[in-house]
Amino acid sequence: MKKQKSSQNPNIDKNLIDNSNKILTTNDGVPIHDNNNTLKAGNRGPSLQQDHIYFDKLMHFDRERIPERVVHARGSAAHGFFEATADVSEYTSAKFLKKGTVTPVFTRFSTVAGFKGSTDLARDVRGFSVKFYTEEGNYDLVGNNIPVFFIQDAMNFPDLVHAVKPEPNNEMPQAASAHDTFWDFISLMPESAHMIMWVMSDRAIPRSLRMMEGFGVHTFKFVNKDGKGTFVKFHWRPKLGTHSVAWNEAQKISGFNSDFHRQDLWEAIEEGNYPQWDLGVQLIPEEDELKYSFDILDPTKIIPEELIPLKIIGTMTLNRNPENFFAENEQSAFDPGRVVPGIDFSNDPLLQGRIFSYMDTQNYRLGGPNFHELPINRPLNGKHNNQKDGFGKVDILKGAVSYFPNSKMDGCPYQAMLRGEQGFESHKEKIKAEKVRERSDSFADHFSQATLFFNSQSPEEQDHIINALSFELSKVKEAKIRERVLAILNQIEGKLAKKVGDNLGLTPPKELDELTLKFARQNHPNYPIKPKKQEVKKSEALSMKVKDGEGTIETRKVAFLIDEGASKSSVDKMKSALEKEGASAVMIASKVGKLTFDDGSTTEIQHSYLTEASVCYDAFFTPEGKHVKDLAKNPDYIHFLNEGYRHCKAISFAKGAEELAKKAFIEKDAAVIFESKDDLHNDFIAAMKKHRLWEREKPRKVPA
Ligand code: HEM
Repeated sequence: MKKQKSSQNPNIDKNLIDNSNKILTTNDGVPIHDNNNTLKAGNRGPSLQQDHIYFDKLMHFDRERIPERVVHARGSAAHGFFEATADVSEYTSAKFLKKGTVTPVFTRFSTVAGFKGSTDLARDVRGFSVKFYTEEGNYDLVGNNIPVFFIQDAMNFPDLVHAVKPEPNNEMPQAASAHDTFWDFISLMPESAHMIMWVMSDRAIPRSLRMMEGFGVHTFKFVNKDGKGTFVKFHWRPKLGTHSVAWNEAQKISGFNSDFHRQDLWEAIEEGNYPQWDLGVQLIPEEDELKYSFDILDPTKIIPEELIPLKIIGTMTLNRNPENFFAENEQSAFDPGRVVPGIDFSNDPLLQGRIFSYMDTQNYRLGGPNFHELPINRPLNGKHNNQKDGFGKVDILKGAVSYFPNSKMDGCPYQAMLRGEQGFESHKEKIKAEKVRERSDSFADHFSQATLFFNSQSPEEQDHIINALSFELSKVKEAKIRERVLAILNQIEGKLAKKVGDNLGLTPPKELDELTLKFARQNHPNYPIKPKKQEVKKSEALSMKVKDGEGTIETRKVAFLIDEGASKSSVDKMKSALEKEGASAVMIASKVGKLTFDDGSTTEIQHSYLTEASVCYDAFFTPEGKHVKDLAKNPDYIHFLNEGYRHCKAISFAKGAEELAKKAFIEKDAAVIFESKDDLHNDFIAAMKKHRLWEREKPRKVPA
């Protein structure tokens, strides 16, 4: 990947402190002579109350933890920039979207349910938050890697989160939805059916944060300079494609390297492999608001791309790791309520609720109302208002005036309209309504798009959904909950419900459970309501299967499985073929330290079969050489390779190494490449481009 020009956030650079070659001081800057001993009455006596230097150190330590985010606690983030590449002035006046404009960004990816120290590979939604430091203030696009959500109204959010988090009596399980309270909630909320299909699909176990899509989820509004509104949905498309791991693999990665995603993002940026995403929009004219079989305000619905195609309007590049995890990642505050001129909210009732929650929680989490002044949150264009006080105030605002209107400071800071300038204006909208606590029946079709998603998956992807549901529901202890979920699955797709039912030893009920209906009827008294005819029955964009002729192996990691006496030229030829395509080779041998090749040259081995696991690699190559006979007797090598085969990865053997395939119970298929039969380098690269040969699971009947 070619290196990009960097556009940094000057607020970060301005606040960097470099301790090298500096004398150690207290927090007041007093130089410290001895940092090892507390002040005592005699060198074996009690410590003294007057030891201000010790108190200064301990008082800070005692207060080093702040509350973790109530959701999305575990996250990884990076700096970068966004470049607008299309003319969208017809739709929005947002200056950062003007073609050619480059805007610094800070992007944070996260899991939702797990605590801050939990595994990266949990089956979960991933957060995808981008803070654009625009010339008109900060704009936060706080999205997920799944385009729909579990619930339709913000009132249900605390309940959803309480249900999925570890159960409150014993705080188990960690970072997992496979437990009773989550599925109990889901079984009573048929509006979650569509989201459940996505969360049980491989989308919930990404291969890398760099290989997942992002979505704004809600419908927002673009507003142009004449005040005309256009509904808009946001999509981030990764340049590396959208890929996942297998569930069995995810569980093992959690054991071998629970920082797998975090490390992958960090290393890619350090190595100059800057991840990139295109920003796409779906634009819906205001007059089409009610045109579709679904309600565009309902966050449990997508707009199929067959109906409204994506228009690519820019590209984001992440090119700089944080300097300090706490100061940047932990203290960052993303908020969907932060919009800039040219962007506004729709009336999506989930979005409307979010507008309150983030600022509220950040006031608590970051210790008061001045968190906007932290370097990571500070707007680049400066902020000017009369808010001079509060915990942790950094800015020193001059003058006696802290009110508006004022005459003493010539009315400053002044309101844009008073000087004929343009500030943020909410989009004008006529509302004629009664004040009610109700839900529109246009939100009542809970299953059509769940069916659309399931039917748009490849057979292997469908199997993965069935296996995931079977896994999760097998962990549910209460039979009644399983049955209620099966009834919901039966409304989505009969085959799906039957297969999951078979795995649980249950026959899916035909109708929704009485309790499920009772709750649904609180929102829709005539539930179930006959859905409108769907415009689209199958959507290619919903499947992650790599299409023929597409795919890349850029930044993929290939394990070269070697030992003493491996052929140097066999290693070098494959390495250079892979590197030409942007992939990298990692040598793995029986032990770390010096290894000698057949030509007498040596290399330093960093990884052994004991310290590494196949699940952390994308593909495998065994070169030719004298090492083959040792590998044939090495159970760690055999296991390594067999596991890679089980996870449907590309595997290649140089001439003379073919016999090792048999030892590892590997049969020839489209992603098992033998130098003696195939075009070793090109066929191996072509197989890797497909990401996985999921079809391999079928004959082996392996639950993935
Ligand atoms: C009513 C519904 C929702 C409520 C009340 C809510 C509330 C919250 C809260 C309180 C946080 C913690 C923020 C912090 O401590 O800084 C959070 C984080 C987050 N939420 Fe939501 N959320 C809702 C729905 C959603 C939806 C639909 C999405 C995706 C479109 C989403 C994406 C995120 C992300 C990505 C974060 C992490 C932000 C970060 O990286 O710091 N949330 N949410």
